[in-house]
Amino acid sequence: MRIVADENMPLVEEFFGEYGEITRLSGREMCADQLRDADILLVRSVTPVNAELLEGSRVRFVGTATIGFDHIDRDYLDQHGIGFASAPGSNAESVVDWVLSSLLLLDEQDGRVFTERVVGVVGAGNVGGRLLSRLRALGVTCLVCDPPRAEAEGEEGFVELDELLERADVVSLHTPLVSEGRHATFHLLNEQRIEALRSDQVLISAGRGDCVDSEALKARLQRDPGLRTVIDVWENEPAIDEALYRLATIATPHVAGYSLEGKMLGSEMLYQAVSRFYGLPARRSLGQMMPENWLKRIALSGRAPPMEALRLCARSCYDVRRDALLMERYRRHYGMAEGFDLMRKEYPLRREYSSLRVELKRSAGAVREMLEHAGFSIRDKRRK
Ligand SMILES: NC(=O)c1ccc[n+]([C@@H]2O[C@H](COP(=O)([O-])OP(=O)(O)OC[C@H]3O[C@@H](n4cnc5c(N)ncnc54)[C@H](O)[C@@H]3O)[C@@H](O)[C@H]2O)c1
Ligand SMILES: O=C(O)[C@H](O)[C@H](O)COP(=O)(O)O
Repeated sequence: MRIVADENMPLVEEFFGEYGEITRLSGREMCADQLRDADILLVRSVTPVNAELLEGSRVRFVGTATIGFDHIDRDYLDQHGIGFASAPGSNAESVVDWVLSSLLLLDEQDGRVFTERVVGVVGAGNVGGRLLSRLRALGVTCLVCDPPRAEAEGEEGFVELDELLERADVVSLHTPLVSEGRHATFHLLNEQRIEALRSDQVLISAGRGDCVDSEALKARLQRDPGLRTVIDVWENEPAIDEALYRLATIATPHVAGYSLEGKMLGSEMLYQAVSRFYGLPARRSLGQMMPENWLKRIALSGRAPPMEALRLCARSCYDVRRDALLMERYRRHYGMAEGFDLMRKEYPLRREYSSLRVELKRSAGAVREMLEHAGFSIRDKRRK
């Protein structure tokens, strides 16, 4: 079999090597001519997979190693009997780490503690749901807006979007991009909703760029820089609006989900899907390939103040500041569009909170609880 895969997907050779011959291509530049004799196509979010790309090819299976699949024309695949898989949940924990790191950075900027803010989560699926679990375990008051879930599960525990936007101190967007239908999310945050936000609120955007009307957001921030924004996903990536980029409080180039764990798991999920589709054995597993975090452990005394300990562990493992500073460096050297993509291609190693072992005595009640709830792996401190 001939397998064509995005050059930015890890472990393709390790997983798929025994299934066939692998060709690596730039995801943004992939075109129909390069797919003529391909059987399997493995992409990430930057490749629109549609009639234009697939017409005339013999591709029988398409996989995207991402959670979002708004770049895939599912109807076309169904109509042509082409198998499909995405990687649901693969990098969800990574996005949650990114949100927590952003909240901790905002705390530093304004001398508050995020656990005292009301956080509104819009879209409570794999990402939003895990964010809610960690925040609630940390004692944060949360509001949830997810109309499809509210319809299926009953209204209790859910609020309307406009109520959430009014009551939350922090609004965190985690919806998929859906262009049509009753629950469409294209410009879910439209001009009217953006105008209605209070200057003391924080808007976090980590779903898809098109869920927010960026022209309206830019106009609002130009008029009122008080409103703070944490933006990972943008309209028109990679050629994003530089003025909006400059107005954002924290800006990263669509890397919230870029932990090593998240990217590798995406590849493994596609490997398993291909194995099921073709009835081939899946002999490899991620466990064999996932390296240990080079920061093996942090040992803390039970006297560590819980919030200080959380800041220390979070910064040691992943600090969103690194990515915001790096993005600015890439922009200055290469310009926005090229810098945006190059940083994603060369993205430095990042591990999830769960990969960091924190050693604490069993009796270290409050600090132990806080770190565990934030997502770190807690181990009992050994006696000397
Ligand atoms: N920034 C990143 O790096 C990154 C990483 C992973 C995923 N994402 C994006 O985040 C999206 C969500 O990921 P997920 O894993 O939670 O997906 P998911 O499918 O598990 O959950 C999405 C949730 O959004 C809800 N939803 C749908 N329409 C809605 C609406 N109009 N209003 C409110 N809620 C609505 C759904 O009911 C569902 O519960 C993905 O589709 C992807 O586009 C971004
Ligand atoms: O949907 C997803 O999983 C994320 O947005 C993912 O991190 C996108 O990464 P990309 O495919 O653009 O490399």
